[in-house]
Amino acid sequence: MTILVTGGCGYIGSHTVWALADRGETVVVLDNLSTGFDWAIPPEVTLVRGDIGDATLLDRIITTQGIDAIIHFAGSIIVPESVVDPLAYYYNNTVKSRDLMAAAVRNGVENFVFSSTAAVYGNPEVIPVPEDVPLRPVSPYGSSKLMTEIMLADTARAHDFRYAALRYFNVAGADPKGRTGQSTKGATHLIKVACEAHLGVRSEIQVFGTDYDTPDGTGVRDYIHVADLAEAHVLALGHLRATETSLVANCGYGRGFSVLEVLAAVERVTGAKLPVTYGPRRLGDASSIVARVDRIHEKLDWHPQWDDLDTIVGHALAWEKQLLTKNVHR
Ligand SMILES: NC(=O)c1ccc[n+]([C@@H]2O[C@H](COP(=O)([O-])OP(=O)(O)OC[C@H]3O[C@@H](n4cnc5c(N)ncnc54)[C@H](O)[C@@H]3O)[C@@H](O)[C@H]2O)c1
Ligand SMILES: O=c1ccn([C@@H]2O[C@H](COP(=O)(O)OP(=O)(O)O[C@H]3O[C@H](CO)[C@H](O)[C@H](O)[C@H]3O)[C@@H](O)[C@H]2O)c(=O)[nH]1
Repeated sequence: MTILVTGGCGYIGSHTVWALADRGETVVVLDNLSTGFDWAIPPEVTLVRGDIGDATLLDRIITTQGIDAIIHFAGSIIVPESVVDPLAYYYNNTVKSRDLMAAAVRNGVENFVFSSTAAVYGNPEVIPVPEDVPLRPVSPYGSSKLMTEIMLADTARAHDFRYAALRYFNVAGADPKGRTGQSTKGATHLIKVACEAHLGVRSEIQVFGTDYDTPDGTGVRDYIHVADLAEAHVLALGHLRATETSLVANCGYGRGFSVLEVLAAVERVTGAKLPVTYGPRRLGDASSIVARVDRIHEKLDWHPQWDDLDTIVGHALAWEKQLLTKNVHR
């Protein structure tokens, strides 16, 4: 049984590929390296450089490699970019996910794990937000992922096909063993940007909006360590194989931190003041999103190992220092 991991050279994908390899699973990665890195995965894992929209390539990989499951990370991930260029997001995230699902159905691949997002909730009325509230994304990015979830549910009703849609909240940190991390150039994620600002890779970090309806006026998010998230994928795949039932689950810790609390954690971990400026709200940003997490604990028996903001920041910072010496963005 071989697992096809799309987007496996990216941030979350590479952590999951390492987690699968650590358990002796056989993995093939399909990645077009638009934002990923070939060195981010274990050397023994097969990498096919190509696009998830390439039906001929997909048929060839699935039939020649004996694929029984697909974990689908490939996609475009920047919320404000999706506001500016929505059709690019619907193409890469929605249309091409449909192509990948069609290849799965055509070739009898019955297990499909999908990277969904808390962005499907928009500005939820209930916090922590459970999975079964009405979904009202506020960005094309969130809509592109919701549309994929809808396609997955319909496909599972029509075919021998089951899926896990994992709705990630804010993913951060890096492999505790230092084998991979978030390497994207020009990343927009708060903890990575703050670490870059600390190391002088950026001149400053700007707080986007101080007038939100939150305790300190800045956006609140549920930050989850990427290694715990990778483990959730391993468990979700086990769930699909063992129970043959689909699952939609939030992936977070069930508690929120504001932007200012995150910046304070970075200052605590580094022992240095950050160069902080304050600016307007960013396009497409929600005020507050925190996960309700009963379901993932109950269905997957998930036991997070790294639920601590300072640990997340520490691992992110250690990786950022490695990136400086690797000089990957030359
Ligand atoms: N990072 C987060 O906080 C977060 C939160 C929620 C959901 N997600 C979702 O998780 C998934 C992975 O995100 P990430 O942070 O690892 O991003 P990333 O940009 O590091 O990884 C995406 C990977 O997909 C590849 N890719 C993109 N389009 C492709 C295509 N058409 N064909 C083949 N490969 C393609 C890229 O080269 C890259 O390796 C995405 O689907 C994203 O929407 C991420
Ligand atoms: O330089 C920065 C970067 C971020 N922020 C703030 O920090 C919070 C977190 O922002 P991130 O960019 O780190 O993450 P988002 O919450 O915007 O989005 C992330 O989580 C979403 C789900 O909620 C999506 O899945 C998306 O892919 C993923 O990037 C937000 O309040 C944002 O306004 C800043 O103030 N300054």
